[in-house]
Amino acid sequence: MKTRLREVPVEEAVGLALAHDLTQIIPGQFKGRLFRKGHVVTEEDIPKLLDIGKAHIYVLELGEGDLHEDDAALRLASALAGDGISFGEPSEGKVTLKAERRGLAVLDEAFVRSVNRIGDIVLATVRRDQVLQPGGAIAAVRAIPLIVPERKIAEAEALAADWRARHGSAPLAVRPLRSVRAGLLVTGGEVYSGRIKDKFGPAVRAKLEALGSTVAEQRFAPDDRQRIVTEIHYLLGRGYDMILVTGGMSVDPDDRTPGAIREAGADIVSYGTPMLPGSMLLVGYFGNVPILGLPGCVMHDPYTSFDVLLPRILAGDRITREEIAGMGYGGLLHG
Ligand SMILES: Nc1nc2c(c(=O)[nH]1)N[C@H]1C(S)=C(S)[C@@H](COP(=O)(O)OP(=O)(O)OC[C@H]3O[C@@H](n4cnc5c(N)ncnc54)[C@H](O)[C@@H]3O)O[C@H]1N2
Ligand code: MOO
Repeated sequence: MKTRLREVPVEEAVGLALAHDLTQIIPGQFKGRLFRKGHVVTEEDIPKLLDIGKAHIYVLELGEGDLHEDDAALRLASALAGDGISFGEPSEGKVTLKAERRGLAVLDEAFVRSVNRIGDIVLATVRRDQVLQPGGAIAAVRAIPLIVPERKIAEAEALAADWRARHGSAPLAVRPLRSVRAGLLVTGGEVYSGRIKDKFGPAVRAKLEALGSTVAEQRFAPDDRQRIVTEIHYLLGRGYDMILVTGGMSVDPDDRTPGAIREAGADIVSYGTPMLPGSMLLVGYFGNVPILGLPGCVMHDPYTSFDVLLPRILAGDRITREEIAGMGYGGLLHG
């Protein structure tokens, strides 16, 4: 049987089932489903349908080889979703894939492009390595026409199966974040002496806690290289998973932090990150323990190079020089 789609004037539609969800949009107030697919039209529905601009409805008999938009979207979602992702019912032809846990978005730009080349179906995603909170959307899939040739979904499923065969995992997933205990060293004579109140400590603490980690201990040092080195060694000795040193990261004579981190014996991956704010950030390692030098902007700006790199470290990635070099493209968050 071939698919049959019949247009019926709404005045004659009482008793017929809607072939798809119907959307209402009232700017500033509402956007969503007014009628659900399968809803049987009643006399009272007629003015509501006319209000949203529907003078006709479709009556659909689906033929072989064709899929309804909702089923197409559901099949696509199942083909794509991997670890840490769940999805619910389709709504208005769309299925949203959501993170089940806090983590990083795993996806590949070329793969997303290949799915979107097929046509009639769309896959929109967040960017790779974006932080997702539980329930946050990683992707949405939608059929564009009401009726989608099944072969298009089969093509997308084949791409997903090929991806799984080559990578051993689904094309979309959420990587969990480790919960680390960080040692924090706040530098700056003006803070150490009590001239001004420490604002860096609370800011860094809040950023870690938002990702499920903690500042286990906070220390203070004046702008003295040797004192900073001593405090870094103290925090290393305490066995923390990560060392964070704040302030003194730029070019003034009192900016001792980069030199102290080097002198403490860290392998410096890079000092200088091609991202603004956060260009004066330093990344290094003591063995497997990352050490980051955090410039002043991390304290007052909610999104800096630190906020890009921290989740990567928590996901277990080792940051390389090459990766830092890659941050410049799109890295001008604000000048
Ligand atoms: N001539 C240049 N000027 C600046 C450069 C540069 O390359 N050349 N870099 C700029 C960038 S980018 C940043 S970011 C800032 C800050 O860098 P620092 O990490 O050296 O920050 P500080 O000088 O230590 O402090 C700046 C500012 O913030 C206050 N502060 C620092 N720590 C705390 C704290 N724990 N609690 C409260 N307030 C704190 C400090 O008193 C200063 O007012 O440099 C740009 N300039
Ligand atoms: O380390 Mo600074 O912005 O680049 O604000």
